[in-house]
Parts: sequence; C-alpha cells; structure tokens
Amino acid sequence: MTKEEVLKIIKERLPEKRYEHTLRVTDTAIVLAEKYGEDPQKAELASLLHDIAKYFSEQELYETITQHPEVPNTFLHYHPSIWHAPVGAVYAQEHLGILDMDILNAITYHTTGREGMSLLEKIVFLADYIEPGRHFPGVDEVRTLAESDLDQAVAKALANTIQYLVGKYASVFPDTIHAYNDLVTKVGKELQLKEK
Ligand SMILES: Nc1ncnc2c1ncn2[C@@H]1O[C@H](COP(=O)(O)OP(=O)(O)O)[C@@H](O)[C@H]1O
Repeated sequence: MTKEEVLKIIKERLPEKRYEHTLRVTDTAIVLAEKYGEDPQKAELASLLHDIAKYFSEQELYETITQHPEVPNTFLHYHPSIWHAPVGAVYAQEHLGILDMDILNAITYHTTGREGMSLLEKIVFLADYIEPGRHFPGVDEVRTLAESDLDQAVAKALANTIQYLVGKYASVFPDTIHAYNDLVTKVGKELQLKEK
C-alpha cells in the first residue's frame, strides 16, 4: 500500500483535527526512528494508522474486541477511550492486510504501553505523547528527555499519565503500570538524579 492510499483511508475516517494530529505523530515518529535506529517506514505506517479506530462507535469497538480472541479482553474492563487502540490494529490487519506484528502491537499499545515494549512500540507511544500539538503539563520535560534517552522519555510519559489518571481517581490499565515498572527499573535512578 502506498502512503497516499493510507492517507486517503485515514482522512476518510478521522475528523480534520485528528487527521492533523496523526500527521504530526507520524513526523515525530520518523524523527525518533531515525534517531534511535528503527525503520522509519515502519514508524510511519504504524503512526499513520495508530488512531484509525478513534471514531468508531463504542458498540463497534466493543464488538470487535469480543469477536477477536487475540485482543486481550482486559481492555474491556477499562475505559472505552482506550479501546480504539487494539481495534485499530485489528482494522489494519483485516482491512489493510498489515501482518507485521510489531506494527500491529505498536498500534495496540500506543495509548497504554505494556511491559517489554519494542523499539517501535516506544516510538509510536512517545510520538503520540510529544507531538508538537500536545500542550499538557510535563510534556516539555518529556520532549527534552526524548532528545537523549528513549527509555527515560517513555518512563516519564508513563509516570505523567499514571499521575494524571490517579489525580482524577480514574482507573489505570494494568499494562501501563507494568510498562512503568519495567522502565523505571532501568532508568528510574537517572530520572531521579536529573530532577534533583
Ligand atoms: N493507561 C491508561 N489507563 C486508563 N485510561 C487511560 C490510559 N491512558 C489513557 N487513558 C484514558 O484514555 C483517554 C484517551 O487517551 P489517548 O488515546 O492517549 O488520548 P488522546 O485523545 O489525547 O490521543 C485519556 O484521556 C485517558 O482518560
């Protein structure tokens, strides 16, 4: 599939603002891929498609997850706003013929992260978090970390997300906690030192 064909598909399924967000995530992911040694074409395709299911109805998201045993149904125990991620991967596989599991997993875990994220998964997760249209508290620190250390940047983004959710007494998808634990074991000390 050409980039133009993918762009046409996402343009038909996303409102203008979300389409522009997608393009910014894609540009950001390509820069990160070049910096950290990932295939930029994989980063481009995964990012272009990461939000493909964002505007599917809640019923369609629910049904897709229940009908696909490969999607962990833990997703259904958490807020519907995270369901679009695994459903996007199902869509990419079934409708666009994408079979690369790394690309499909990068789409599935772009919102939540998970333990043992691949380089591509980290890149798409982080690009979604730091693309230049994002303005939430703490994003600039993550942008700075992303210039020098991918794991530190992802760990900080996960910490921010968990703090944000806990701050409003929202439940936290368990894989996000696992992703956080996994990465702070590696880079928690460095992050602590940087914040002193
Ligand atoms: N790890 C998580 N666990 C539970 N809910 C989450 C998690 N991450 C995000 N959410 C919820 O899902 C919503 C959508 O997340 P996301 O797809 O990152 O949003 P955006 O629309 O900004 O791209 C968030 O606003 C938040 O309420």
